[in-house]
Amino acid sequence: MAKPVSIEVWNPNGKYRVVSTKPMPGTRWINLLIEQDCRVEICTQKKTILSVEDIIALIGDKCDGVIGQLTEDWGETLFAALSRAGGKAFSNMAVGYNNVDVNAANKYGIAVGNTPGVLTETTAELAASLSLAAARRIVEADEFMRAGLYDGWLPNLFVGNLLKGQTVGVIGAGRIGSAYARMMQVILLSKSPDVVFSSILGTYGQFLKANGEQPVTWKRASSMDEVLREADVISLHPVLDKTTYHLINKERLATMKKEAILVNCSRGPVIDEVALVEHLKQNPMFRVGLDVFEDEPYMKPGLSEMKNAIVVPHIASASKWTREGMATLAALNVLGKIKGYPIWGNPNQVEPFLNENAQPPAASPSIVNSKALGLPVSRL
Ligand SMILES: NC(=O)c1ccc[n+]([C@@H]2O[C@H](COP(=O)([O-])OP(=O)(O)OC[C@H]3O[C@@H](n4cnc5c(N)ncnc54)[C@H](O)[C@@H]3O)[C@@H](O)[C@H]2O)c1
Ligand SMILES: O=C(O)[C@H](O)CO
Repeated sequence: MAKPVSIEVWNPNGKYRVVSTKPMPGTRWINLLIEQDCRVEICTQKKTILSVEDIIALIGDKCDGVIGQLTEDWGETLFAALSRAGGKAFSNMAVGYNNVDVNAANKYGIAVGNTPGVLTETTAELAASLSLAAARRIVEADEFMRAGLYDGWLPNLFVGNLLKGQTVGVIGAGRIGSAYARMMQVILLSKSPDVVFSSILGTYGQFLKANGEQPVTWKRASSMDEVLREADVISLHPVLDKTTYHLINKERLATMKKEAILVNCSRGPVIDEVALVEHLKQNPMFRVGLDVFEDEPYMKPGLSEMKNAIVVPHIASASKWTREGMATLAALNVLGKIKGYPIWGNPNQVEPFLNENAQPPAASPSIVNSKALGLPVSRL
């Protein structure tokens, strides 16, 4: 069995043993655990993705809770090991929990936490950045400059797409998808700071109309194909499950406009990446911005050579405030279950847990299997 070699221990005499499979940003999450009598052990092994065996060794004989990462395979084997060690709680440091077999956790009565809300805007901002960078070919142009190839302005140099007036399609209009859509409006509205935000689109539409411009409109599509056919920019934000695996496949790519921009900040397998590479080859004006990959951390053959693809290493939630907040939420999920606290009533409103100048509420911010486990809900 591969034993993790390097562990950092905080508050060695703490009553409850909480393990984090990775160092996480900030120290607030550690302090909050220590204040509540936890011994915190952080695996500092220099290995990006820990195996199931590594994590079993980390759990050991006594472990009250684990904070883990989306790269880990939390299934029957790990929940059985955590249960044997007396564990009551696991939290992903992520909103997505497709790496977790919640039924297996239910079987052992282990609460499963995630970190919604705190990363909504940060992730939406990366989706917007990728949309704009793809439209205006920013990465290609940057490489061109650095290679010393720029020898003067040319009418045809890095001509991209104008986004004004184009249609943005959002597939998976949950927290992040909606924030992405709102942001597009906010970018436009920032030019008119006097516009009241009571009904963003309505008010802005009236403003545009009054100025003789085409009003911004929105509509709910009746099918995904309608979105794919009509949108100029499509941003993917669904959960990954059986219904969204290869949601974007060869046929659907063919439905999209030849010069469309496709952005994926959800999970890699939502796109059939082999089909995507072929589509990028056949349609040089079709562009993608990808934060996630089907076989992450690897890219399917050919993708890295495609000039019409922008690829970044799963950094959509990577702002300091967000990553520290995710660590705090994950730690408080585990702590809350250990201490027998109720579940926070609204996992979309997690601000009270993130205020560094106040004690967080005595609750678990977000436990995805709270109903299945019959856990009480906070009245705070
Ligand atoms: N790249 C990153 O770093 C990053 C960061 C945060 C979240 N994510 C991913 O984004 C996902 C969404 O996060 P969220 O907080 O917005 O979650 P959410 O639950 O608020 O939204 C998910 C949306 O997907 C929709 N959906 C589910 N199945 C669908 C289908 N078959 N077709 C279309 N839509 C479908 C749901 O109705 C819901 O509106 C997470 O599950 C995670 O995998 C990635
Ligand atoms: O699901 C998540 O939270 C992300 O992928 C990590 O930011």
